[in-house]
Amino acid sequence: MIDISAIGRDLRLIKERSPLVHNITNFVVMNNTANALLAIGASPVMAHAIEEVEEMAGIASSLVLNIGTLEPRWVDAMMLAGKIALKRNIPIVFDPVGVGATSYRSEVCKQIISECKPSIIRGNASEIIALCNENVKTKGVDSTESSDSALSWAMQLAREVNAVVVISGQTDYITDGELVEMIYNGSTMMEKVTGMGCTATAVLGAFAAVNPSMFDAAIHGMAVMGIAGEIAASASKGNGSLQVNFLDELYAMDEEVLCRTFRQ
Ligand SMILES: Nc1ncnc2c1ncn2[C@@H]1O[C@H](COP(=O)(O)OP(=O)(O)O)[C@@H](O)[C@H]1O
Ligand SMILES: Cc1ncsc1CCOP(=O)(O)O
Ligand SMILES: [Mg+2]
Repeated sequence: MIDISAIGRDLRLIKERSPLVHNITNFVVMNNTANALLAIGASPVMAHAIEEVEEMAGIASSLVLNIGTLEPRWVDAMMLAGKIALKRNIPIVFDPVGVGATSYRSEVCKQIISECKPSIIRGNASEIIALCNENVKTKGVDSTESSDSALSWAMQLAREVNAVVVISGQTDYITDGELVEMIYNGSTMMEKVTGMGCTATAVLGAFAAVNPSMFDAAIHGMAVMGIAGEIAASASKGNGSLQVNFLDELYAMDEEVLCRTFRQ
């Protein structure tokens, strides 16, 4: 049973503390994810230069690593930032965008997971399955599988790498390898806005910065994503307005909205 008041408490903590979330993320989503973090009260910074990532990770409250538009210097920067985050014991949230589409993505994911030891890994079903199966090829950044079909892989991955694993999709699954929680809120229209998954990963960065339980942080972040997306979609004609309405719903999110909309 998910505790709505605990989600509300995390939201209040994010607003009170405004944690600095250091993102090394892709060109496609930088603006969306920074705005989503601002909307819930966190303080985003996008910084990927090798020359500054260690210093930035040294003052951040959490680190988000996203390989969406990866290239070697960025990967080096992720490794440097990741090592500082590990040393400081701040959470690392990892988004394996498009893993399985190319061997380069798959190799980099292996390296990030083994050396940076992310606390939370969030991907769509195809990405989570590809992380567990080197021979599985994915189409690109969009999932071709249902989130249900990835659950057993996610549980295995969570146990193997000692991380909370989140599969997003029609139902979101959050697992630490033993426990599983589901979020049913959301809208199919969310699939049509690029960067919604990356936004979920960034939002998890904010929740992980204020909640010491990575499992609870991941549940709370995905609940807020689903609820904001569901309300926004009901007032949107298509993906253009959804993108804007979604930010407004994140901004307006509080315990009263959560109670009214959350589906157990
Ligand atoms: N069919 C769907 N129904 C409801 N919510 C969805 C659906 N597909 C995606 N979402 C929501 O959209 C967000 C992004 O998930 P997803 O599309 O799986 O990520 P990605 O963009 O990485 O493929 C998540 O919050 C997820 O819950
Ligand atoms: C389209 C695209 N290409 C490289 S990264 C990216 C954004 C993917 O974002 P998301 O997985 O959140 O839809
Ligand atoms: Mg994605």
